[in-house]
Amino acid sequence: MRLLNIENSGASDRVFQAVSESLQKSPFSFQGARILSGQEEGAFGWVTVNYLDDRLKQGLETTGALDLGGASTQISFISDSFDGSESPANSVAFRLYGNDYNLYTHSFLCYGKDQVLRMALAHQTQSGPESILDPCFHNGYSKIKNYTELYNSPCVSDRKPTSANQVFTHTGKGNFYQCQEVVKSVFDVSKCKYSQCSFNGIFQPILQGPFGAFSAYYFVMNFLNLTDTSVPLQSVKEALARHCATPWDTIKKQHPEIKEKYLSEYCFSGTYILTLLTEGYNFTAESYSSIKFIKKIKGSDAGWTLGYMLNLTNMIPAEAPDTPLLPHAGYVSVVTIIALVLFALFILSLRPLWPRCSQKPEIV
Ligand SMILES: O=P(O)(O)OP(=O)(O)OP(=O)(O)OC[C@H]1O[C@@H](n2cnc3c(O)ncnc32)[C@H](O)[C@@H]1O
Repeated sequence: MRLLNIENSGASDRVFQAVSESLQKSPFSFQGARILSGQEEGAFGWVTVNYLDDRLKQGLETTGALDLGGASTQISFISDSFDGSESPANSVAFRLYGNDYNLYTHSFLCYGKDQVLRMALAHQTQSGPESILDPCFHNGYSKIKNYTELYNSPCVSDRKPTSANQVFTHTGKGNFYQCQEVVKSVFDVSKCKYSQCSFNGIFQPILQGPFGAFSAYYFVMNFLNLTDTSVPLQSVKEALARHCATPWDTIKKQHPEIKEKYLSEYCFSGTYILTLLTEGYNFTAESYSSIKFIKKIKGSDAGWTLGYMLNLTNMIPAEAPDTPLLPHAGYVSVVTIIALVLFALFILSLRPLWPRCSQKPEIV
């Protein structure tokens, strides 16, 4: 919706009109609809992950959130080296259960996996060729693609070759290492006006803590059987290289149940994920193992939606609920002792009424 709003705000307004009309007729208490900002998408994904993991209530070390969509991608985490001052636009302050958090978050519009695929194809079709041999697609893959459709997105529209035909033949050659080079071209790491950056001149503090990677991170790595991050990064790359080198016919025969579009793109998407994590966000062979590819936490989907709802309904209090001074057993003991003392005092107060024992003189 953020992209559509840039590209065609009239179309985006019409989507909201239709959504609103439909939800007003539903039994839900519809309060309105709006486009979520990238910063909100990142921050609410972080709230979801940490709420479901029970880390907020207990004030434990938090988990960073990595979200990969079709159009954008978000990174959000707490870093001791970040107080928000170096790049206020990347800072979101929360007070949850009595703890203050200064969250670093950034949303990269156009860096979801579908838009990055467009950028990678744009990189390979700059001169408007009739065909390209793409290392990110399997050997034997061949499809006629339309230039107008490919460049019909604000992420690439300014790069449309002027002298192109209507269509080009997109063929694959299945080479992970060459694909990595193509994918690297979408990251600009040449400029940074801050102490440190991820890419495209965007500030990023030192990575810290465990990370949960969800949405398309999970869909892709799960298909590739690469969700185990205790496997060394080098072995992960080798496994992906074997997948990319597998001929398209073999891949289709091995996975007849999977949508062809998804199936054809796993080599590209896997390469993008590894390149984004290492070249983009600066994860190393060591810190790669701090990432967990997740779909659900305790039965709930990881994503921004739950965090948004928790915030909207004030379900996460800013202050910790009052904690009793004593545990339950302590209260029972104190009340019992007080009751016994009161009882003893009562008995003593009746002393004047106690019968006097008359002492008879002893007769010798
Ligand atoms: O925030 P934006 O970027 O708009 O993201 P989205 O709403 O499109 O993001 P989703 O989490 O719904 O999906 C992320 C991407 O994963 C794709 N996807 C969904 N299921 C998949 C699967 O089983 N295998 C591969 N890709 C899948 C889907 O088409 C999107 O491109």
